[in-house]
Amino acid sequence: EHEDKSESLQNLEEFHISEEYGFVLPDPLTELPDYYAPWMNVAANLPHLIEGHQLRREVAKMPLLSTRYLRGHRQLRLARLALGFITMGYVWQGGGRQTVKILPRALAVPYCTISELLDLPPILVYADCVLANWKKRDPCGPLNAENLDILFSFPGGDSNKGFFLVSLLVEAAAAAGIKAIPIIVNAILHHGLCSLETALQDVALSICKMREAFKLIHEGVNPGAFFRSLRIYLSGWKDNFLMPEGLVYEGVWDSPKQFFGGSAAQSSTLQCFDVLLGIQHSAAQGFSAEYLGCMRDYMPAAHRAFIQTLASGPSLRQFVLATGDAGLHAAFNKCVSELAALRSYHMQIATKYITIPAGRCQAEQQQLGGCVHEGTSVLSERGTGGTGFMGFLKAIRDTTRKAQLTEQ
Ligand code: HEM
Ligand SMILES: N#Cc1ccc(NC(=O)NCc2cnc3scc(C#CC4CC4)n23)cc1
Repeated sequence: EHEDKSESLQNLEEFHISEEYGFVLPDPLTELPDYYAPWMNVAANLPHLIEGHQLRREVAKMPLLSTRYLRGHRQLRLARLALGFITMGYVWQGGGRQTVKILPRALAVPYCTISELLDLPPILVYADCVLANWKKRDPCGPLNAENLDILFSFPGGDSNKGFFLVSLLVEAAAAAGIKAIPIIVNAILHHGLCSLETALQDVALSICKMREAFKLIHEGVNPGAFFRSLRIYLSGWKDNFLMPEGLVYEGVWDSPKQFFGGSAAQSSTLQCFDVLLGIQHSAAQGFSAEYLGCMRDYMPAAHRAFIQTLASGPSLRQFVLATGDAGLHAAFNKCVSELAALRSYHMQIATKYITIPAGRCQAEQQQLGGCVHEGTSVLSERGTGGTGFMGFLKAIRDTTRKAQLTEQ
């Protein structure tokens, strides 16, 4: 059954994966039919409405629109993106102090209808605000920082653009590595050792380029803006003491529902490379292992399917070991070490953008009585089973390192 399963990997298009953009949604729509102007106007104006304490009033005025005039995948993705930003803004506009318990029906009903159609949870996910939240200034221009802009923002100024666009550029750099995966699977099935080694070198190079793109974060994102503002709006309502029951989706379900906050564990790219290289993150490191698994339910269905198909195929790791080929051995280990290096770099970023600002916040708490947003600990605990995000990131990085093939 490996044969037909892995054969099906040959056509990336059917998994909504693009040769050029990888898991990124190519050329997202930026406009919906005028009928949906109430959604688009509020979403486009979110920072201003939140800072002016007008968002709740604006949402209360919103008509309950029908989703029947949405046509095609890209209109559904754009509608979900707009409603997702409004929902997070609506819930967190008080910075977690006065949380709401009810999402009004004018938001909840269409948001849940569209989410059902896209098989995604009714909360903002990575596939919304990173993969579908972008446009080229010059449509014929390159995919680079100068020629890109985001569609929607939270409060936190240009750091929103920096955070979401750098993530997008890292995802785009991964495309060359993702493109090599069907070649790798084919080479294993047909014992093409030469093409396998070349494809593995392409994966290693792609991960190296992801780390290059990552460096743009320093000029694109301000630590204070990220920690005090943007981060709050990505939070969810599952295992969050600020919203112990979760959120009532008015007009959809009569009891409150809980959903995880946005996480990059929802990125298909790194989960894909982990599966390709046989890197399995387990509960052993103290964070909730099922968290990474759960996050697959927060990915587009086609991307989830790709990862599952890859996971059910032949093991690259076992194949390389079985050949005893030194060149393959080295090429495999280069992929692993590049992935570990990316995760180490990422930990440095998390230290600069979370640990350090959080420390300052604690210090302020002593002097000035109260950081801008309470509940930092819960937000930093998100999805990590209590070990905190740094423990989570370190565990993932260490497991990656251990995946090196040891000398025969
Ligand atoms: C200011 C910049 C960043 C900060 C503070 C940051 C912080 C974090 C934190 C706290 C986590 C733990 C899980 C979660 O809460 O989502 C995480 C996970 C993750 N982040 Fe970031 N991150 C940043 C930028 C990026 C960028 C640019 C990428 C590129 C795609 C990225 C990719 C990931 C991935 C893939 C994970 C899942 C864990 C893994 O597979 O290693 N992060 N990040
Ligand atoms: N204190 C604290 C504390 C602060 C932040 C976090 N986590 C966090 O921001 N996760 C998101 C994330 C991590 N890396 C990347 S790249 C692109 C995204 C994104 C996104 C949208 C939400 C889907 N992300 C945890 C704790």
